[in-house]
Order: sequence, then C-alpha cells, then structure tokens
Amino acid sequence: MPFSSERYRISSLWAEFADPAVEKAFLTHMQPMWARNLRVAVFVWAGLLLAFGLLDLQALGWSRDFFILAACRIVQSALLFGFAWVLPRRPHLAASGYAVTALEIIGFFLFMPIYFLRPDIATLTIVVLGVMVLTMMLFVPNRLKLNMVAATVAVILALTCIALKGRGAEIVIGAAIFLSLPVATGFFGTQQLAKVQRQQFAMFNEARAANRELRKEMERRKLLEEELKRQATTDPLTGLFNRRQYEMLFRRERERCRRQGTGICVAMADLDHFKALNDEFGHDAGDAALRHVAGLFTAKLREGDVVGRFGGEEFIILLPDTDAPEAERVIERLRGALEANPVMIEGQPRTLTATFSVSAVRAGERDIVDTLRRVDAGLYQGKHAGRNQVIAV
Ligand SMILES: Nc1nc2c(ncn2[C@@H]2O[C@H](COP(=O)(O)OP(=O)(O)OP(=O)(O)O)[C@@H](O)[C@H]2O)c(=O)[nH]1
Repeated sequence: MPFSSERYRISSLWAEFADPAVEKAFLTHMQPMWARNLRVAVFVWAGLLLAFGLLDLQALGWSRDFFILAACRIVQSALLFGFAWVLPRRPHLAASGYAVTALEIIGFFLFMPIYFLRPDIATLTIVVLGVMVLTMMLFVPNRLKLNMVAATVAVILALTCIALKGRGAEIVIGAAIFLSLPVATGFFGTQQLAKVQRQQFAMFNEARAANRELRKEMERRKLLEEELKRQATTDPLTGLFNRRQYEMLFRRERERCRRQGTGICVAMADLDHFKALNDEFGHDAGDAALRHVAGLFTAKLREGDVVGRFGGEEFIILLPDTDAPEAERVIERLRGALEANPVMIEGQPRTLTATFSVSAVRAGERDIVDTLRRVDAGLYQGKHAGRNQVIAV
C-alpha cells in the first residue's frame, strides 16, 4: 500500500525503511514482540537439536562419531539456551539481529561434522538443511539482509562439505540448485513479511499522528470557542460582563434570590467628568482609567456580587442577597474606595470619582430594564446634586 509520506518509503529489495531513523523506530517498536517470538523459536530450535541427537545414537551407537556429533549439538543447544536466558534482559538483541545471525552461523558450522560422520544420510542431510534454512528465514524474527547472510553461509558451508567429501561436481551443483529453492522462498517470504510489518507500522504511526493532530485541533477549537464565548459575554476593554450577559445574570440571580427569600439590589456608577479626562490625556488614558475602575470595583466587592460595564463610562453592579440599606452601605464604601485610589496617568496620580445610584429590585420587576429606569433617574439626580455621591432610589 503506498504511503503519502516519503518518510515511510520502504526499499523494495531489503524491505527496510529508507529513512534510517524510521527503521530504528520500527525496530524499537517491534523489539518486545520479536524478543518473545525469538525466545520461543530458540527453545524449539535447541529442543529439536537435542532430539535429533537420538537419531544419531540410533545410527552410530555409543561411538566416537556419535560423541563428536553430540558434543556439537550440546554446545549449540547450550548457546541457544544461554541466548534465551539473556534475551528478556537484553531485548534489543532481537531487534538488531546481529546476535541471532551469529548464533545461526555458529549453528551451521557445528552442523558441518554431520556431512562427514553420517554419509549414510547425505541426501537427507541436505533436505534437512533446506528445511532448516527455510524455517530459520520464516520463523526466526530477523532482518532480511542478515537472514540472507546466514542462509548464504549455510549453503556455502554445505556445498564446501559436499565437495570436501569428494562428491562430484554434479552432486555439488545439484545440491546448490536444491538449496537455492528454500533460500529463494525464504527470501521472498521474509521480504513480504518485512514489508507488511513495516506498512502496518507506518499506518499505525500515521493514524497516531493524525489522532494527535485531531486532538490538537479539538483543543484549539475548544480554546477558540471559549474565547468567542468570553468575547460574547465580556467587555473587551475591562474584562467585565457586557450588557447582554448582564441581563441574563440578572434574571438568574433575581430568580434565585426570590426562591431564597433574600433581597437583590442593582447599582449604577457613572464616572464624573470623564470627558474632560479623555480630552486632556487622550483616549488611551481614558481606557486605562476605565480598566482601573473595573479592577477596583471587582476587588472591593464580594465574590457573589457581579460587576458589568454598561457602556461608555457607566458601570453596573448587581448585589444579590443584599437588602437596600446594606446595598447603600456597600456602594458608599465603593464610592469612597474610588476616590481614595487614584489612577496613575502619565506617572501622576489622578483622582477619579463617580456618581452612584442604587435600588432594591421590586417584586413586580422581572426585567433589569424596569429597575434600571429608576436607577438611571437616581444617577441623573446625583449628577445634578454635585456628583461623587450615592443616591438610593
Ligand atoms: N477612553 C474611553 N472613553 C470612553 C469610552 N466610552 C465612552 N467614553 C467617553 O466617556 C465620555 C463620557 O462623557 P459624558 O457622557 O459627557 O460624561 P462625563 O464627561 O463623565 O460627565 P458626567 O458624567 O456628567 O460627569 C465621552 O467623552 C466618551 O467618549 C471608552 O471606552 N474609552
């Protein structure tokens, strides 16, 4: 299956990733599974070696030749058991492939005496070697290149032994042709397997990367959504609730206070002579003053109170669970706090004052507009009465 990314290109001959870093990642990924499979293969291999020793005994009896062959088998089995013991501790040996290739080559060397000591089964020996090569290539997890090295050594050793044994060139060529069959089958089988394994790895990685991207995109959208929500509900300059959100909050808090039988008050604050400040110091200084007021109001009020910007230099304050006298005290305290905390403009403290109007929400008033009409009238009254004061209406 072709992959979109060049990163996962697999070389057609040796069936390895063209990018060494990807190949390394693949080997690391396969390491645990290969280590487990290799361990099973090694145990089977060692077991079979010992079991075949019984056939030697049957054919040779307790002879010198039998002991030579048995010694070879025991040495090889010991090496294999040792490797099986080491493998769980060093699983990278399975992925790199060099250790297992070395073991295979040692195995083929130790197999050599059989060509000389069991001439009675010379043909069978070649067939067994063919089967060994094929099973080694297909069932012992290894990289194709290294598999081919081990298989080539096996064939060369076998042909050398046959030649040394004095068989004719015809026999040697026949054996070579016969052995090339399992080698070729093993090569193409392993090649296909290696490609499929790598394609699966690439698909797995691409799916994982796509998932990661998707998760990132979802997070980005969530943040965007939150930002949009925030922008829709708050005033960008001060971060306070905007008018629309405020009306919704008013309805919710009003209903809650009604159910709990507590009072709820609404106040408005209108900065005094704000136009003069804007005109004298500029719009940016005016914005800084608005932010200063917003921060101060938020800091000075209780957590349950809600401050909003009503527009321009007007603020609105919702005081849930508060009756009218208490609200008046709170707003008076706020007025004093504003006066006592000047805003810094061009490095100079500049006192800000505001006119406030506060009123308890009345039983029939379901909408904030009804209450605000009264509060607004109070503001007007306060401005005319000289500003910087609280009017309770
Ligand atoms: N910097 C700044 N100025 C604003 C903003 N919104 C409204 N204003 C200004 O606030 C000023 C309000 O002026 P007025 O309504 O005349 O009120 P005032 O000067 O405070 O006078 P009084 O309320 O009668 O004391 C205007 O100059 C507006 O341009 C804003 O977001 N930033």
